[in-house]
Amino acid sequence: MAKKTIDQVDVAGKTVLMRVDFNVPLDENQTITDDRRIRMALPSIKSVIDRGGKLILMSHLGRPKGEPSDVEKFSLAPVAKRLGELLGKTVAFSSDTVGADASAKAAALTDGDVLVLENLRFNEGEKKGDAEFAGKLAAMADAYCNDAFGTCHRKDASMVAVPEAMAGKPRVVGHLVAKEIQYLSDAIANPERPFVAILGGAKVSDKINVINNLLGICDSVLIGGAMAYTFSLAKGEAVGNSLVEKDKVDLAKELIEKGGDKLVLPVDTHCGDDFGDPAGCNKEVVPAGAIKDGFEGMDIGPATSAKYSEILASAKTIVWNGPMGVFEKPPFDAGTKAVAQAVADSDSISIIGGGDSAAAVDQLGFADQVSHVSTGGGASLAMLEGKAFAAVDLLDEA
Ligand SMILES: Nc1ncnc2c1ncn2[C@@H]1O[C@H](COP(=O)(O)OP(=O)(O)OP(=O)(O)O)[C@@H](O)[C@H]1O
Ligand SMILES: O=C(O)[C@H](O)COP(=O)(O)O
Ligand SMILES: [Mg+2]
Repeated sequence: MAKKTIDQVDVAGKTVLMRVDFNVPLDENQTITDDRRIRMALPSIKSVIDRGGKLILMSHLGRPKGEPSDVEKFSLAPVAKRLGELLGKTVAFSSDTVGADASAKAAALTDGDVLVLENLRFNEGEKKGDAEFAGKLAAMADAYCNDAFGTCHRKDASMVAVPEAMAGKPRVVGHLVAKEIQYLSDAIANPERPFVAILGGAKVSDKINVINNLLGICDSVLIGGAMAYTFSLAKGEAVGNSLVEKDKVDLAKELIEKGGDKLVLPVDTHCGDDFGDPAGCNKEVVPAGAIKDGFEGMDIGPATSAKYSEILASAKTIVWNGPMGVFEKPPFDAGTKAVAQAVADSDSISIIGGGDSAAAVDQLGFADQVSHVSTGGGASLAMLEGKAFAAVDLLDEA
């Protein structure tokens, strides 16, 4: 990739519209539990403001459903506040994205100022890639920068339609996008083998589709997190109240058949009977596929941790996306911790990607013991599959 970067744009006195991925993990009180995605965008942000540019930042956060409680749950206001603390300066925040507040605050920017727009996904046009919505964003600035590596596999309006609408103006990548693409493409171009992928987390319907390609690329694909229960269901086993994607059961059956020994599923499950009270609820470890009614799977069990650790001990390349369990709620962090330990102990190139996965390795203290912590989960998987990023391809060449 030889894309033009933000450092190559003359930004003094100009307004730059920068797409970042500030989709950070939040707890129940909307407190940011891991600010890595904000910190990793700082080099591009500073590149603009230190050279006298006016900066408008836009991002999504979570997956709002168009409900009245969205603003409470998915506002970017806490992120703008955190960014201000990291930069040591006032960061303006607009309560809308393309409305009156955004226009007024954008017009008030002076050289070196920063404005964060409210969550892009509060507008239906964002996920739809709507041209009218994109046109309003595009009209706010003189240049466009994509530094949202974690979102590069999406074709949302801010990723594709906005830079399309800004044809003729500078449209460039930021430091994080350039760095992540470079690192990941080098690491996975000729991976040393055995090459093991670990897939967990909660975005089952998104990521189960990736497994088919991973089976063609990797030597083993280890499954954890909520992903495991759709496979149990495909085998006709008991999953209790666990998170499952019923419309992916046929695909799971095909993957089990195609994967053979390469597709490695949990052998036991740590479950609980109250997701809302993990510490106080009844808990038990059962063989995989024997989850009782009233219980739900919240982590891989100890036998699975031991099995996965053994496979990882001889791996030479590891790509991991998605925690093995609900790591935010001890004791259901045990599986993620055991797998993180095995990754750290292995003599391999290890890449851990994803908003929550990065938070997990940070919180569990393993971030320094892996080769690369990527800000992208779905995005790093898409790179591993060899998928092109439309959101990057259309940007200016260097
Ligand atoms: N068994 C389970 N049941 C329900 N949720 C689970 C289970 N195991 C893991 N999770 C949840 O999965 C979430 C993380 O999944 P996710 O797919 O978003 O990973 P990620 O690393 O953030 O990747 P991305 O960047 O693509 O979002 C965590 O919040 C965790 O609690
Ligand atoms: O966390 C991520 O993987 C990115 O921010 C993209 O979010 P999405 O999966 O909701 O599009
Ligand atoms: Mg996530």
